[in-house]
Amino acid sequence: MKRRFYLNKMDIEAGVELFFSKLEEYFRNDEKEVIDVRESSGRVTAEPIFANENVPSYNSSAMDGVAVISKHTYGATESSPKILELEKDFEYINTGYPINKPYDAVIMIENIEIIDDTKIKIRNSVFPYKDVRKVGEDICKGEMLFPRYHTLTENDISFLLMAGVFKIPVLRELNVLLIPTGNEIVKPEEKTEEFQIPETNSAMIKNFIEKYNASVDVHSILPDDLEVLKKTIEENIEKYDLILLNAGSSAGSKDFTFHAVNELGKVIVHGLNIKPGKPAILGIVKDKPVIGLPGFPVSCNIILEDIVKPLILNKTKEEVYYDNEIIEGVSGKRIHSSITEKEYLRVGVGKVEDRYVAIPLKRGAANISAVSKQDGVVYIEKGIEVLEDGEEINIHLKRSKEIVDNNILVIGSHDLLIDLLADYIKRYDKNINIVSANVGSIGGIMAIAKGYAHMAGMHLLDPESGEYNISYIEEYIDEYTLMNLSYREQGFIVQKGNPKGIKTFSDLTKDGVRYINRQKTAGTRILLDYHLEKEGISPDRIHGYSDEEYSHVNLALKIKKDMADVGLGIKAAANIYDLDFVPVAHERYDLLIHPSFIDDPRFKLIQEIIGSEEFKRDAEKLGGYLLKDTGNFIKE
Ligand SMILES: Nc1nc2c(c(=O)[nH]1)N[C@H]1C(S)=C(S)[C@@H](COP(=O)(O)OP(=O)(O)OC[C@H]3O[C@@H](n4cnc5c(N)ncnc54)[C@H](O)[C@@H]3O)O[C@H]1N2
Ligand code: MOO
Repeated sequence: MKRRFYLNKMDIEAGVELFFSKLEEYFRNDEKEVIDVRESSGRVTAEPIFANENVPSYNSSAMDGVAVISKHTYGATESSPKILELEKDFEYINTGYPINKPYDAVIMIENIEIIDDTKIKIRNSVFPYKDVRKVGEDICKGEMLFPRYHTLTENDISFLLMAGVFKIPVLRELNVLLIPTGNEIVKPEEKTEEFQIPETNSAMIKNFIEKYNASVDVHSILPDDLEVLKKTIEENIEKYDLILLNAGSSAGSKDFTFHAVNELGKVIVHGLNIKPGKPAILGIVKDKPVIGLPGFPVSCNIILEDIVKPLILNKTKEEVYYDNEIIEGVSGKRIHSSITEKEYLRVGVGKVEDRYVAIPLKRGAANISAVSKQDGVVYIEKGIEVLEDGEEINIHLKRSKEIVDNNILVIGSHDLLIDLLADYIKRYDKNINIVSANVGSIGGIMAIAKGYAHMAGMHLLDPESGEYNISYIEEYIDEYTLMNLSYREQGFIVQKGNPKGIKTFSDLTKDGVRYINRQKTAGTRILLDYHLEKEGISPDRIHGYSDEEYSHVNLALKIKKDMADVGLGIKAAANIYDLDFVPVAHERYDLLIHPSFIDDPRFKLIQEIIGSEEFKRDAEKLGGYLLKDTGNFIKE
């Protein structure tokens, strides 16, 4: 068994610098190919390109009118016009016609008076080349059109064709070989067993890389076998410019990437002080880069963005026009980070009252959903232990600012109707996205109080009054607007057929019943605690009381997977996993609206949508929703 731990872990900037310094010769070596100019959009010139033609290639009229000899017009004024004679002083021409000697200027048709078939009157003189596009005005034959390493655009193509350039030397596209490895990895369509991992990274990697001047061949999946891995690299290293291995980059007993690269060539960097992405391997075999990408998709994505992309661009010299903007904002949440690693935190972003707020998405290296949902990335530098909520940060946008400006932040207790609303909104205005985060009902109140959200969903029962939400909100906010979204049926989500026979709260204490709870700030948790107290049931008697999930859907999934027997949640979540449901109560679920959002046209749109019969019909289909007050204000 070959195990190996990381070489000295390095900061990513230092690691890239060291690796690239060993690849100087590789970067310098250009290979060219000659292609048709019409096919050259996005490609990079390999040499300076010179014009073969003058543009325009002759003196041409820029206007419809008459060609004149400028000298013959001198002296013409408003009070003493001049008469010009056809073929002696002028000729009729149109835009684009050649202007040949003795003619040297143009007068627009609007500025002449026709006297008869052969004579015109003018009241202004013109200087030489007035309204004439002179030969070579745009470009002269022999002039340099582009230097080397210019990335060509569609406009460049028409320019080149006009200048008589039809074939063009460009840098050859990079050939990349991607080798997926792992005994447990199978093609996504061929997954039959739960423990098998669908090979999804290569499709992501290929599509990522092929945005640049590179094409990717994906090798068949290799087993965890050092000799097979080495043989495959050896056979292909001459044919390709870059080999990527995925995964086997960390310290497991079957992680062979390090050994394969180091035995065939040399590993320059293994291990980076970043999170995710730590186990990346940067090596060189036969003067070509060979990179070991970490297996988890988020880690893999970071190494692609921050190492593979710059490597490709260094090699292909491509300029990337769309660079991501960096904006200033605040963190909408307190985050603990690592002091030894730079963390790449994916965030959703919205603008609340002229201030950008970044809401952290899921943080694990395997949570690809965060990459799909991200509006931007916040780098928490090494050495920073805590990012406070409200702290000023730079947000590196991954979507355009226009899109982010339109985002609606809905933070608090999540509900499936928020997802339904998100879909409805897109039908009315494709540029509006709902960015939602589940921080529980109390978290939602705090988010509105601090200006971190446009709306917050909540369902907080006040055990004393039996009322919902208001007493909690008034602890933090004096003036507020609260609108009802629905009444939801809360109950026990249980396995199909309710094998443990759960009907009441006291049933939760029965032997062999495993409960799954919600987090402390969740309204459902408060509902549970309310009933336990009312019935005099001590939480210690419930097995699993301290196991928490962060959403109704995750809670239902735990029950589906037989990791628990029962949890309190909404009927719609039980329906998703075809579980049984024992109703307990109807609870009121309201939306608290940030004051700056009330007059926003996007809020008007939301009111219109949730008030519509169509929306209510679709909501009812989810199950367990009462919509009698939907859209009504509880407090304005
Ligand atoms: N003892 C230690 N264990 C681990 C460490 C460590 O420092 N010490 N680092 C962890 C970190 S951080 C990461 S990231 C992972 C990376 O591991 P590998 O690059 O060796 O990847 P594998 O173990 O082969 O696979 C892990 C995981 O990645 C997914 N995967 C892999 N290939 C694909 C693919 N082609 N398509 C989709 N997904 C793929 C899959 O979920 C694998 O289970 O190591 C930690 N361990
Ligand atoms: O570096 Mo790993 O990519 O954090 O999970």
